[in-house]
Amino acid sequence: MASENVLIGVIGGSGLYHLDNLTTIKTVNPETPWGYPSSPITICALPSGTRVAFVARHGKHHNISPSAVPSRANVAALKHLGVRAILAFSAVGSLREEIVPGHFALPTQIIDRTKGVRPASFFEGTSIVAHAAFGEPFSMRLVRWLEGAVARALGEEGRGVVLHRDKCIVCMEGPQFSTRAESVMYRAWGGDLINMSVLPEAKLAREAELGCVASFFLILETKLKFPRCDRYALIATATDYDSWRPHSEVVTASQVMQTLQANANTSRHVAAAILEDLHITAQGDLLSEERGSMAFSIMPKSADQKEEDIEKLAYILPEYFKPAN
Ligand SMILES: CSC[C@H]1O[C@H](OP(=O)(O)O)[C@H](O)[C@@H]1O
Ligand SMILES: Nc1ncnc2[nH]cnc12
Repeated sequence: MASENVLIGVIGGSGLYHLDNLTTIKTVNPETPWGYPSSPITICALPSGTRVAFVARHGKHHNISPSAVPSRANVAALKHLGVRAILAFSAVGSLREEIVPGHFALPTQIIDRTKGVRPASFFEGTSIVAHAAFGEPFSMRLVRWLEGAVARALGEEGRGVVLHRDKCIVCMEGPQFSTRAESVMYRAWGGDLINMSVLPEAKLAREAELGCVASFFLILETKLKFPRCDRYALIATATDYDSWRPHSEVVTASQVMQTLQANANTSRHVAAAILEDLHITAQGDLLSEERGSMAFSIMPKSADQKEEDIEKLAYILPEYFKPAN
């Protein structure tokens, strides 16, 4: 019998508001210490019975703009459900000729162009300070695993969708698109893709450290072997060429919409094709060896840390925060 544990969370972006190619088991809408998620979370079953959790980043009817997405609630709710890895989908602009709208990409780096208006840490506003490592913003072991799995799924689909690797994504504030000058500048900076969503989602996934700590020795050993410790990866689905091409029109929402539906269908196919293996992988080595990333990121316990903050953080990090009662 398939396990009822939900180990993988999927965040759907623009165009990907449901995984209706899977069987819906139930919907939950947990209130977290950071409020409610963007949409009720759908628990879906794969043909084997394996369960995954799905949340629509902008709401089921796309009512939440990128700056207002409750990313802390989304990540916290998934973590609290027992999720160990988050697979996020995003519609992105392409800053490179060879990344043609309709292509998919797995970014490995991020340039932050958000404007500080989004709550970007679970520790914000609390009496507890933590500095998570973010030099490698995605889980590299998960990304490397996905490179094979997603390429196979795209090949099986047979639409000829190309997968690009090792790309750098710029995350801008929005909701308006970039100017031509900004788009050209991002290319000069080394940006390959652009969206409005990967931050703070990736930072929060890192802070939520989807795993538990068995012993100090294990943490130490794990840190030495695998300094990159979250389990979050983004499948970027290109919809447009942004605004850098001198002789082309600038990007508009209607241009994005033209590619969105086909990309969403392919995303659903990819999800259905890889989630079973990802679930199995989440039970084993690939993800469990990355435990403990926040162990040395949180400043030592002190009398100045408020009980209410400890209680709040225990929702996502029960390994480190134990309320007094
Ligand atoms: C609809 S165009 C801009 C919008 O699309 C992307 O959303 P998501 O990342 O959730 O797929 C982009 O980040 C913007 O929010
Ligand atoms: N050109 C673009 N800029 C920012 N976010 C996007 N999402 C899709 N296309 C985009």
